[in-house]
Amino acid sequence: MKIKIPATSANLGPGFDCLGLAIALYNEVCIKPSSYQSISVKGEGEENVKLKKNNIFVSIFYDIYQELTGRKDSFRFEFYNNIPFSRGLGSSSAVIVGAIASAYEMAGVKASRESILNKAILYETHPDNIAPAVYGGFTSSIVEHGKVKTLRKELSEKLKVVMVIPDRPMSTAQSRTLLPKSYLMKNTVYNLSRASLLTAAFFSENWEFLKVASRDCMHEHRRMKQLKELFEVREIALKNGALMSTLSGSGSSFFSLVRAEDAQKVAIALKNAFGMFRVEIFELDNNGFEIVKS
Ligand SMILES: Nc1ncnc2c1ncn2[C@@H]1O[C@H](COP(=O)(O)OP(=O)(O)OP(=O)(O)O)[C@@H](O)[C@H]1O
Ligand SMILES: N[C@@H](CCO)C(=O)O
Repeated sequence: MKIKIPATSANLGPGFDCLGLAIALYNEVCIKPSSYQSISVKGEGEENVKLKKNNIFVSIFYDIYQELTGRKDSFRFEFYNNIPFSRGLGSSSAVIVGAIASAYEMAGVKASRESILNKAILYETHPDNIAPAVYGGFTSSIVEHGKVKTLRKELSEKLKVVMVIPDRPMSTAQSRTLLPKSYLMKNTVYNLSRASLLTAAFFSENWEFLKVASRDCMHEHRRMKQLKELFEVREIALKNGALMSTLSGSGSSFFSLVRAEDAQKVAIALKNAFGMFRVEIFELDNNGFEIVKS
C-alpha cells in the first residue's frame, strides 16, 4: 500500500493547540509484506541512521497492527519524506496519522477518519496538527474526555501559502517548556476572542478579518525571540499583501496565507530579504491523508 500525509500549520496565531490547516506538502510511505522487516528513508532524515533503528512510524504502526490482528507480521517500509523535521510543519503528526491509518489498512480493518483521529490524540496531546492531517482543510478542534471534536472548512483554491523555512529546528516539546504556566485574564481574552473571530473568518471566507484575528499574545513572542529574523518575516509578508502571517506551529517556519495572485510577490520579497532561508509557495490541502494504493 501507499499512503500520503499532508504537512500542517497549527495555532495560526491565537488558536494555540486548537486551530490548524493542511498544506500540499506530503510525506509518502510505501508498505509491503516481506519475509523480514526493513526500512528505507529518502528525503528528510535520509542520513539519520537512527530512523532505521527506532522509527516512530514503525513503532506506532505495530502498536495498532498488533492490537488489530494479534500478529507482528514483517513489512518493508519505504519512507519518502518531504516534510522537514522540527520546523513547525507537523512532521510528527504526519507520522502519527500515517502510521495509524496504514496499520488499519494493512490489517484489513475499516476505520473512520474520526476513529483514526481519536487514536492519534493518544500519541499527540494537542489536536491542531493531527486534525488537519486527518481531514485536510482548516480545522477547529477541542479534546473532551479524551475524544477530539472537530469542525472542518474546505479552503478555497484562490488561497496559497508562502512558507519561510529556516534551517534551524525548533523542537515542539522543548519550545512548550518556554511558555508560562498561567496567563492574565486580559491576555486570555485577547487570544480566545481572536481565535473565535479567526475561525468565523475562515468559515465565512471573510479573509479581510484574518490579519487582525490572527494576532497572538500567549506564545509567539517567546518562541520568535529564539530566531529574531521572524519578526521581520511577518512585517515583510504583511507589507506585501499577506492576509495573515504567523509562526507555524511551534516554529521555526513562518506561515503566510496569501491570495493566489499575491504569492509570487510575497515570496520574492521574502527571498530577497532572507537569502539564508528556504521560501516556498504551497497549495492548500483539502483531503488530509490519502491511501493512494491499497
Ligand atoms: N518522517 C519521519 N519519520 C520518523 N520520525 C519523524 C518523521 N518526522 C518527524 N519525526 C520525528 O518527529 C520529530 C519532530 O517532531 P516535532 O514535534 O519536534 O516537530 P514537528 O512535528 O516537525 O513540528 P510541529 O510539531 O511544531 O509542527 C523529529 O525529531 C523525529 O523524531
Ligand atoms: N499547538 C502546538 C503546535 C505544534 O505544532 C504548539 O504550539 O506547541
